Amino acid sequence: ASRKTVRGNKNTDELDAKNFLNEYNSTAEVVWNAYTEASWKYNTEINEANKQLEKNLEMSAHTLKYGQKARQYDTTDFQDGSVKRIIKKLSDIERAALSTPQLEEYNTLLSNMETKYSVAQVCRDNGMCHPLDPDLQKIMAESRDYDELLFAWKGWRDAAGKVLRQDYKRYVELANTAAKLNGHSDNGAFWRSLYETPTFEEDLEALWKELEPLYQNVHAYVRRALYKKYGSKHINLKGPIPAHLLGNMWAQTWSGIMDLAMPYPDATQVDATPAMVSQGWNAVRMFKESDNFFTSLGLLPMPQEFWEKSMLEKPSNGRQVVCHASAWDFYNRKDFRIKQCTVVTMDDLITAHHEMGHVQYFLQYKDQPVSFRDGANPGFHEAIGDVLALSVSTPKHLQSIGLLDKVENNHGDHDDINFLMSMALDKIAFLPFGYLMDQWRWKVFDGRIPSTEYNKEWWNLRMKYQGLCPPVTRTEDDFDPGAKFHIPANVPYVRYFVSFIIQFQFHKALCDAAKHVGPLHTCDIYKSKEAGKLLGDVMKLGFSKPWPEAMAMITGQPKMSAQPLMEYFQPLIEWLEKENNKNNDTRGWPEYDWKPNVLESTSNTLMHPRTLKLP
Ligand SMILES: CC(=O)N[C@@H](CC(=O)O)C(=O)NC[C@H](CC1(C(=O)N[C@@H](Cc2ccc(O)cc2)C(=O)O)CCCC1)C(=O)O
Ligand SMILES: [Zn+2]
Repeated sequence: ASRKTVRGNKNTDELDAKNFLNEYNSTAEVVWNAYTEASWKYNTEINEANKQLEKNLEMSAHTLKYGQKARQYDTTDFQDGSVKRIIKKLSDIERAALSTPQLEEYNTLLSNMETKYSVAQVCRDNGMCHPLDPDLQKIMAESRDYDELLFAWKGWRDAAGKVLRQDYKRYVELANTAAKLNGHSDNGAFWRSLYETPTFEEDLEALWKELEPLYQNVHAYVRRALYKKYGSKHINLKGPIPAHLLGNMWAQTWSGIMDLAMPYPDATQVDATPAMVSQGWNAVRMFKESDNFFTSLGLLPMPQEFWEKSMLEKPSNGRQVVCHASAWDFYNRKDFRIKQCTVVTMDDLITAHHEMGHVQYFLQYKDQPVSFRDGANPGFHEAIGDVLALSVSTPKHLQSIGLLDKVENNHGDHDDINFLMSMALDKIAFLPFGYLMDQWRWKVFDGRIPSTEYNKEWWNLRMKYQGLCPPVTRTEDDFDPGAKFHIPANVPYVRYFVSFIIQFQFHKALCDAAKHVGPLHTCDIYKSKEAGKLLGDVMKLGFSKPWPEAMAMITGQPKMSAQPLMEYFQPLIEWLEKENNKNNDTRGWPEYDWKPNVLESTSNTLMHPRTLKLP
């Protein structure tokens, strides 16, 4: 055995550490692969007798064993930066720090919460029941009936949110216990530590303050459009918007109501869905289209195993699956899959690109040590697919693949404004939601939000950032945060806020590399090998370098910046200012205590005294 040099009681032998890391890496691949296979099996066939819990315990035992050994090293004088970085990462053993009974309870809670969410459904008086995917999502996007929307919105929160409150409360306690055992003040502090940025919260707040005026202009414009549709009984032009009218179950993206918000209805359409349906597109066709875009940039094609083992459609035999889309790395450098209950819509074509972005990252960093098979930060992993989708979404690109009619550009800037509005209804509308989700959780984890105020504080944040109000009275019998997948699924969310900022920085840099000329929002990097190389080189790094270095490799500077996003939307920013001024519309929601008038609604389900909670 090599001579052990010790300082204090720690091991400072770098060669010893390298051998230790080789052993860790090869054993980790086996254990993580086993867990991922068990998790995949559960997600694609929900049943009680799943091996997920058993394999997670084995994985945690491995993390504990090697984490404790990693903590024995003093890497101060080590020469190899990667060895130092991996030893540091291994030393945080997350849930493996819990005692076995605590760990079993924690994993059981997580599994139960995800199962309850995934099997929840809403039933009508006539006995017909609706799952979230695709039924309730379809109602929320397509129905223009105030009461039908309310049925789906309230029903989902009763079926999926309410039932999770007690599980969630106990999960918070155990998550905090594990975080504290790893030296963090609470679980939120652990989540933020993954960004390795001391000023992370200040940086996020500065980005939000810079973008808030743009959001308020979009909010005012959409409120006006909803006022036209639903009238003054349901919309107050100086108040918050009822949360069930925005075309999405969580009002996180608003492209579902593009028909109500279209600035120039007679200019170019921007939705490719009709063409996809009439041309008989299916799920595989959608993913092949995405694969084609990635390879056009010189990036890697999906391996054959991906096409054989992915689940790209909801099983038709009624088998219960977790429909929420996801991308999977099996940690054996060959097996990568996507699970998506794909429907043939433009929205799902974009989601397919998002998930393929994750798999492209998996492929690019597959030869890194397992500890580095992660995004430069979680936001990077979320941004890759969306960057390519920014090009795919352009009318020019959609026309080039036959999904939008070729119309001579006879409407001039009206086409641009229609397109930018459709992009803003997703990208700008999302920002406050992407920001508030973990603001709520960080406060729950650090105790600023006690369980007795979970729902009140949730709606305070929904009002403060999104300018929304609940369409019916909410109480602490409800648990509305639980009705959003990432909360019961224990998936952090600020990564998406970061992604929606940096994806425009990446887009601008790649468009420059592709020698794009003209406004940023018209750029399509399709077939640009230079753009592909910029992105590919950063993805190959995985988590091996701090993310500011990766940011600088793409954009030439190390910081997050809202400037490229503002540049992209500049024509719409000017148009909205004029339009909202013309309508003399209030920005913001000063009449914040206004409530939509429920008594006016004609719906039988809500009018029945048993279910109507009078304020
Ligand atoms: C094994 C595993 O879990 N893997 C991770 C990936 C990884 O970490 O490697 C994973 O697949 N996570 C699932 C999650 C799915 C989606 C999502 O949840 N999106 C957010 C926010 C959003 C909204 C609009 C948008 O355009 C982009 C994002 C939401 O819908 O609220 C659903 C639709 C899109 C992405 C994802 O892919 O991020
Ligand atoms: Zn993602």
